[in-house]
Amino acid sequence: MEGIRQTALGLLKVGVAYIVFWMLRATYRLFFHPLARYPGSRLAAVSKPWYEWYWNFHHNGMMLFEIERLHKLHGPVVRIAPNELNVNDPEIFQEMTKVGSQFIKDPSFYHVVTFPGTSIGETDPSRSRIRRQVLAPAFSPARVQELIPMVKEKVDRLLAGFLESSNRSDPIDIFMSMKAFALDVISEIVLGKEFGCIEAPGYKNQFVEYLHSNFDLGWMATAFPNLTGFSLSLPEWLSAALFPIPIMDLKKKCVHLVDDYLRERDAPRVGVSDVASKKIEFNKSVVIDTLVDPTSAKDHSVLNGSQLADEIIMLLSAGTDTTSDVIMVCIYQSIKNASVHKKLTEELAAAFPTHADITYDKARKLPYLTAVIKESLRYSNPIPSKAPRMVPQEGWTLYGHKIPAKTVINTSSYLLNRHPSIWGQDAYDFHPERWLDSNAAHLDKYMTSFYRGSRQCLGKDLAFCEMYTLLANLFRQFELEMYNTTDDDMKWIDLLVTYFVGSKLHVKIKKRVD
Ligand code: HEM
Repeated sequence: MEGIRQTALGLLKVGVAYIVFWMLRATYRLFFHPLARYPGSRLAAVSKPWYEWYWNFHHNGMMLFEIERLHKLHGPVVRIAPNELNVNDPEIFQEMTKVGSQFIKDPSFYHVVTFPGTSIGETDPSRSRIRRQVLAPAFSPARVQELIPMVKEKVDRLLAGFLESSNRSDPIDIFMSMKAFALDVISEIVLGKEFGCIEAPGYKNQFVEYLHSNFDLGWMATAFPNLTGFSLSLPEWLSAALFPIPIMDLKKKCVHLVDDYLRERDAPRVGVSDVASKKIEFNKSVVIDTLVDPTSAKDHSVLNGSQLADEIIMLLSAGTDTTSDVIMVCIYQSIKNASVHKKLTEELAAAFPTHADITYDKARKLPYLTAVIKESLRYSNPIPSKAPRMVPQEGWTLYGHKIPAKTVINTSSYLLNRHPSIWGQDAYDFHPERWLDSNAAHLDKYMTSFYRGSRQCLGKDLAFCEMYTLLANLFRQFELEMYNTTDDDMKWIDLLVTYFVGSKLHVKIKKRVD
């Protein structure tokens, strides 16, 4: 009995000590912290987990819109966590991403929402430089030129499937079909083998499910980083047993696929007849080839199976929903706006007298299609809310005030892509013509959808190749009509990526006569 009493008393003391500590820390953060001068919610100033929990769990992905409201109220700087500011100023964004900028990715964010050490997750600038150098040959403009036939072949198969649906008078699920297209492209590039989503029933297979299931966990990871840190610190088998999240199954599959790829690549080929009889399972993967080549960059060390799988999952994630969601928003907005639809189809018909004439290289030179694609990127910004960077060691000055080293500065591509100083009063409208204005040359510099600087998107050229090839062929070959889709069906919330919560876009199509 005495033992129980002592234990209860001990626990009580710990509880009281924790409450006192919490209150003292809250007082410091509210009144004495170097960021205490900045406006924002008091909850944000006191506790990052509970502020994020409140807006992203309780209010389901709404923190970005709350921050938008706070910026309207308070101006370009808002405190969104004890040690984090959100800055909404296009010129400050230029400063943070200019050549030689010493801002680095915030490890407390990237180490919990990505696999650390990968192209996206690496926060150390010199290690990131090496990884980008290793991967550059897989995503360079020259490599994308070589990938054009592969992308076109997948577009042709996707559109052949559309035609079959149209012959049956079935509507087409653009959301799922574009995901299938983007995932088949990126899986072929990174693994040398496509996942076969384009021909899967309803464009759904296990791989699409794996990637999608990951989104729901994004905010949990950032709001409660200790839990994520704990799971990552465990041996992989224990972590998988305690936290059975689907991404771990995808990781196992990727480890096997990489092994199979390397075995097939390195298998001795003795004679011509052997080569002929051997079934080739994999195409070339420049990604794996360079990652396992110790000479692919100075100071690059070859990855083990688990690290390779981590990198592959990051590339699959980075290259799927981003591209597919921009394409979906582009199709929706282009059909919804009759004059955009008309100009686009007229330009394509004039440029490509028959659909056999359509090529990526010709399509990317079309001014109106280019304006529509850029506007879709601006308007949809698939990674809308978070790109947190840390103030360098020597500190930083923001509007004349000193900001200490290691303060986190976040910028939101959704907000910057709508900033009135750059995009004007119609920033919230879909208006491709803005890219054709005589004074539009500076706009590219301010578009933040791919981020900027040394950590800008590595897959930008590939994404453009996919978008131009798909959209030019779709709008040139088919008449498109919205099917039971309104703005409500296209609503999204912010789960670190734009997460569409409605029924999404469905269309009916009819083949055009050449
Ligand atoms: C329209 C499509 C795409 C958009 C809008 C987009 C957007 C972005 C953004 C905003 C970032 C910076 C993220 C951050 O700093 O937190 C990023 C990074 C990255 N993206 Fe993309 N992306 C797209 C397509 C792709 C594709 C197709 C790939 C191919 C694998 C890809 C690979 C990457 C990689 C590897 C990074 C990390 C670069 C680094 O941190 O150094 N992305 N992307």
